[in-house]
Amino acid sequence: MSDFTPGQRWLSESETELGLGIIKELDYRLVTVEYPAVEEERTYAINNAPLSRVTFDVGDTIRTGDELELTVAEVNELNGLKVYMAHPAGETDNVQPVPETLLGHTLKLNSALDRLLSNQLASNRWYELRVDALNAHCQQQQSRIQGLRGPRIDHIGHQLYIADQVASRYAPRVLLADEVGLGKTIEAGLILHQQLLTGRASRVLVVVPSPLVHQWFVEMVRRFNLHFSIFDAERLEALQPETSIKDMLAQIIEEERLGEEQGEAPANNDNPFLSEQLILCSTDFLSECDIDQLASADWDLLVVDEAHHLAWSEQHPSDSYLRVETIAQQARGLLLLTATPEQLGLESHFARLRLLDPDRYPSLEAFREEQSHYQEIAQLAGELHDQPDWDSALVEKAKALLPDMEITPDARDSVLAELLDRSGPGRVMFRNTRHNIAGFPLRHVHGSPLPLPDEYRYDQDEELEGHLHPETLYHDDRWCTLDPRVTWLEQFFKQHRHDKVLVICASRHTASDLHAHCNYKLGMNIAMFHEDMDLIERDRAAAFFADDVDGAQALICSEIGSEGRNFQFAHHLVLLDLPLNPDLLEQRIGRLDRIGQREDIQIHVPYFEGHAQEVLFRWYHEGMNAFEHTNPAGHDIYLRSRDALEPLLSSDPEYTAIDALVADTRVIADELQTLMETGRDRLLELSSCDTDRADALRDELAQADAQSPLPFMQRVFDRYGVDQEEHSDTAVILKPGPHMRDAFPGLPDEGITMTDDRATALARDDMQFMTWEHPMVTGSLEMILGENRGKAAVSLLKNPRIKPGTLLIEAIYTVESMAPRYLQADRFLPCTVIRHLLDANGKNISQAISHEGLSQQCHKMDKALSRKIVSSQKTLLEKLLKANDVAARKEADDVVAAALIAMREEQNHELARLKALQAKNPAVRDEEITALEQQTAQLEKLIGDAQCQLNAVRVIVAAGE
Ligand SMILES: Nc1ncnc2c1ncn2[C@@H]1O[C@H](COP(=O)(O)OP(=O)(O)OP(=O)(O)O)[C@@H](O)[C@H]1O
Repeated sequence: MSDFTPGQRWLSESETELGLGIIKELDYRLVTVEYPAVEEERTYAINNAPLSRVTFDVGDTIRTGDELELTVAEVNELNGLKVYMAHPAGETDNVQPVPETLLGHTLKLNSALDRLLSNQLASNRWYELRVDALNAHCQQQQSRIQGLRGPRIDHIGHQLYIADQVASRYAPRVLLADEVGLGKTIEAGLILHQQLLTGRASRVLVVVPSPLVHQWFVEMVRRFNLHFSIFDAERLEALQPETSIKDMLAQIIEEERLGEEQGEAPANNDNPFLSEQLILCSTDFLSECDIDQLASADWDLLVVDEAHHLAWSEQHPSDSYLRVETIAQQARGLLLLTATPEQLGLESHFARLRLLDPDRYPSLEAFREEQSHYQEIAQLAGELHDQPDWDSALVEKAKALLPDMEITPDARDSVLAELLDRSGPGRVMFRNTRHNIAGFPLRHVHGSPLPLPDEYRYDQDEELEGHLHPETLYHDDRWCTLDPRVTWLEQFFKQHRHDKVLVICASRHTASDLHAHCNYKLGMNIAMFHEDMDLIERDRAAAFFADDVDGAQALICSEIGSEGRNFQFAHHLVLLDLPLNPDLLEQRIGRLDRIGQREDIQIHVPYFEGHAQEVLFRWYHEGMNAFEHTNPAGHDIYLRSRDALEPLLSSDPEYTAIDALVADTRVIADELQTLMETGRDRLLELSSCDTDRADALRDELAQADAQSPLPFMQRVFDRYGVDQEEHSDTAVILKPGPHMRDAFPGLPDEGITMTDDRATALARDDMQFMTWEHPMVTGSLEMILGENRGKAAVSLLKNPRIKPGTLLIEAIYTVESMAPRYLQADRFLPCTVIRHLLDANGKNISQAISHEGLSQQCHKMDKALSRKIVSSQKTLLEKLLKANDVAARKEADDVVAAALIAMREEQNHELARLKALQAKNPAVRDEEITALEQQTAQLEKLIGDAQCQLNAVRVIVAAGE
């Protein structure tokens, strides 16, 4: 197809919602089309652009950019562009030229009627496939659980709740802070999946620590069908255009010219980060790349995993924090993931919250102050949540904090949500703990006291590091032969020959010496994992450990192995030393204590008697019970007992002093535990999961699972020539068939095995999980709806009770708004189907006969006869359908009115929140409020202008038996 000319009007066959496009640019290979209605552009390969030329004939009605409706009287052509001579209806003298470039950008797509009246008829089956596809498409858009059904995951309540709360938000900005191993990656994946599927986001940047890049990549493909491109220095280098000196000079001259003309530098169209929509990179890459270039790549969502590394203080914000901040300020949405938000202290925690919602968190001082009131707020929120009726004292208390709200138990959910948002950690942070989620395995700790070798008796002045990890003072691996922990480990491996064992120690030297010792001196089969290994080596080591046939019995890793990785197939954990930071201890245990762990977890700690290691062991175990239970107050306990703890770590500790430390720590732990239960944690618990809502979501999803797309897809496969072969009761093998003309979405040449059963999909990674959200299914829907086939048909009705010759018309309309994607108007007005079934008098009898019931009785009609019927009834059909347009539009108006109400409610709610925050916090700028008001006005206009179009039409003629 090479007959494009700039200025011509074309329509995207697969994305008709973009409106009427205008050819903007052409080269020998590509054509760029601008869609002014939605402020978007698309570039297609010329030879297979999915575009249809839009032209009008004499007698057609056209609409100009300034909303004039004119009737075409004559069509001329000038340099490949149409010029319509047209006049207002009834004013034939008032003819004016309308070049096609001046046509309006939204197009009334009445082509179903055109196709019917011009006898471009499809078979009954194509029509039914189209209508079913349309219904499925609209049901998807209207579903409350859209985006949650497709992922290959178990339905776990707290994850679904968070995804449901966050995913439907406009440009979500949240901290996912569930305790270690409760599924933050899965929650982030669910949110991304939902945002991408609904078109709320299309450009996503994910930043994770280097060791987790591969795991994230695999998890996103396997569970969510999201294919990220991994960016590293090498890839970036390969993307840089090769520039000759001549080109560079030409570029400099051009830049100077433009700079002089416009007083500013030209836009950078060569940003390599714009080459992909979904990019995954490591934090190492982030620290060395051109951060301004990365930040300017128009991200809809930025995701940062293990965000506790982003250290910040007023005087010394870390480089990694500043780099993330640069991107986060330009990206529309932001997801920060950390299990230990306060690992680097309250200041850094505050700084991350401020990145998420600067209005809500204006200053560290205010944040500290707010924290000190959490207990009162928690008590109030608890009463509002727990008490069925609210007495006047309770209402008064709530009113004082929410003066602009009506406080009644009927509005319990919104009152609580507002309270948590404005005065608690609110909707910015979600944190679920094992405390509020059932079904986690027990954890048992086994301490093994060992004698301290004389070689490790260092003098008092040695650095703390030397006391905690005495082996690190050796420059080689000689320590392995004298350290009783090594002998202990050797015995342990022998006793647990058939178990997988994860060994964690602080230093990479300890890990690699120990690995060499076990493998080469003792002849064992052990894998190793530390930060000096490259990514591929690390992934290989993790896979070698995971392999339960020929794999390693144990994996020895340095601290880096304790972050993010999934080792829940093992249930023995050996801690060769203990970290000083309770959050790190929890991270270590979290490798095994994760969703999917089926056994009780056995934690083994060999330590030296009468040594810093014993102090730490007892402090953790007896002081705060941190091995057997997650201790959410760990960091605060550390801060409060640090002064008593640290002196004992650097000298030969007295047992009486250790006993006193343990007893004091226990008092602090109990006190903090109570405070948390009644304070912040209670608030977080209330905002992080509502079990009723979570249960309802699980039920809805279970019902959705029962509505398999397979029967529909089997008809699609038949129509498009895809071969199907039964694999088993729950799976099918699909291959391109010999008669397939074009590529089928998501079907590789070698074929694919798909199951529509969730349990099978979870157990069988080699199969694809077919749901209504799978790319093959959504691609098929797009393909069917993008085609003209099936828009108009004639069929024979076989029903003895209906008089032969009776004529019916089934008219399927859709109501949709054409709005730029960033406004996300479909949150309020999803695509909606209106079905009318007309008799020959134009009476709508759709309530009496459903589409499905009718379809069962409708049969193929011979093509020649179909054409004859249309030709002979053309006037009647046109009259009935045009008259019915009014009735359909009236129904559409009701749909639009409901959408407007929902939109106003949501936007006003957001406005009220912003204004209430502004009253407390002058950092909320007036411009933000104005921007929101403008957005509301835009939505009001675009939803109000939603179009009701005839999308498919079937003429039905009764034939008796
Ligand atoms: N809904 C689910 N269905 C199936 N597997 C799940 C589900 N949720 C979590 N998992 C599995 O549980 C493990 C922990 O999940 P995930 O990695 O998302 O946790 P996390 O909170 O990010 O952990 P960490 O704090 O260590 O980073 C992973 O192996 C994940 O695949």
